Amino acid sequence: MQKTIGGLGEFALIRRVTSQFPRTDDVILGPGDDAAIVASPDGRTVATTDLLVEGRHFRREWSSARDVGHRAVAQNFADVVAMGARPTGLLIGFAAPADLPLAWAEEFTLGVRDECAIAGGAVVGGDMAGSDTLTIAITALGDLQGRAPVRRDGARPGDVVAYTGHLGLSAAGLALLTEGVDGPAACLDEHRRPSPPYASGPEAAHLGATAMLDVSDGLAQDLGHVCRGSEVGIDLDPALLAPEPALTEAVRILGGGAPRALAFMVSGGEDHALAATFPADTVLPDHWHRIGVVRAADPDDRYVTVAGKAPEQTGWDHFRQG
Ligand SMILES: Nc1ncnc2c1ncn2[C@@H]1O[C@H](COP(=O)(O)OP(=O)(O)OP(=O)(O)O)[C@@H](O)[C@H]1O
Ligand SMILES: Cc1ncc(C[n+]2csc(CCOP(=O)(O)O)c2C)c(N)n1
Ligand SMILES: [Mg+2]
Ligand SMILES: [Mg+2]
Ligand SMILES: [Mg+2]
Repeated sequence: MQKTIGGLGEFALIRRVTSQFPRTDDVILGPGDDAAIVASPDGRTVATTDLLVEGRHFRREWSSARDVGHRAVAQNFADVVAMGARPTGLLIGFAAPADLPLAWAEEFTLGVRDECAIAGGAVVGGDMAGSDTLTIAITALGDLQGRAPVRRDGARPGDVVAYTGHLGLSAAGLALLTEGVDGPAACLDEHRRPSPPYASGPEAAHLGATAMLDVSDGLAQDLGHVCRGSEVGIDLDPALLAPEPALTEAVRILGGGAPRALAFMVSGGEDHALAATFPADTVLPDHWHRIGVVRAADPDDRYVTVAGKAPEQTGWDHFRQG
C-alpha cells in the first residue's frame, strides 16, 4: 500500500522534511526552535508572502510535486528580487489531506530545496496542518544589502520600460495543458517551473531602476500597479514585444497567430519576469528588453496602453477568473 503523510504523522514528517534543507550563511538559527534567526546585515529585511492552492494555481495531473516545490519558491523569491533584494530565508506553510502520498510531500520538499539552491535562500521554518485542499503558503525574506528598495511608485514620465526573463510562455503552457496538447517543452516547463531572473533584481537596483515588479498576473495588469503607484501612464510598443520561438510555435499549435502571441505576452502571468522602469539615458545590458515608455497621465488615464490602445485583457484576477 502507498505510504501517506497520515501514516507517518505530523512530527515525523516535519523531521523528514526539515532534514532536507541545508543551511546557508544567513541562517543563524532554524528550523527547530519557536522561531528562526536570519542574518540581516544592513538591518532592513524585505518580507513577502504568496499562496499556492491546488486546483487554482496547479493541478497534480499537470505538475509533479517537484515542479510545485520549485514554483512555490520561485514565485516568492521573485517578489524579493523585484524589490532589488537578495533572497535569504523562507518559511513554508503546508496544509494537506492525510491521504496525500508521502512521496508527494518528499518530492515537493526536494523541489523547494533545489529552487532555493538556484535562488540562494534557505528554508528556516514553516508549519503543517490538515486540510481538504492542498495549500502551500510561503513567506520569503530578503536582504537589501544597503541598497534602497525599488518600489512601484518611482517611475517618471520619459523613463523607459524594460523587462528581463520570459513573457507569455507560462500562459501558453497552461493553454496547451488545458487543451491536452503536448506543445513546446519551453512553454510547459515555464508553467511548471517558472525561472525568474533572480540576479537581475539587484542588478536593476544597481542600474538605477525607478520602479520594478515581477510579472505574476500579467504584464499590463502588473505595470498598471506602477502606473497608479507612480501617477503615470505606460505605453508599450507591440513591435518591441517580440515573442520567443517557443511562444510562436505554441500559437501555431493553439491557433491565433501573432495577435495571440502578443496577448500572451501582454496579459499572461506566472513567468515571473522582472519589469522595470529606468531613466531614459540608462545603458541597459542586452538581457533587459526595452518595450515601452512612461508617459505623463491625468488621474483618469493612469493605465497601460499598447500602441496607444487599452489591451483587451490585462491579466489574472483571483476573484473574477479563479
Ligand atoms: N490579505 C492581505 N492582507 C494584507 N496585505 C495584503 C493581502 N493581500 C495582498 N496584500 C498586499 O497587497 C500588495 C499587492 O499584493 P499582490 O499579491 O497583488 O502582489 P504580488 O504578491 O506581487 O503579486 P502576486 O500575488 O500576483 O504574485 C502586497 O504588498 C501585499 O503584501
Ligand atoms: C490549474 C490552474 N488554473 C489556472 C492557472 C492560472 N493562474 C492561477 S493564479 C494566476 C496568477 C498568479 O497567481 P498569484 O496572483 O496567486 O501569484 C494564474 C495566471 C494556473 N496556474 N493553474
Ligand atoms: Mg501576492
Ligand atoms: Mg510581485
Ligand atoms: Mg496575483
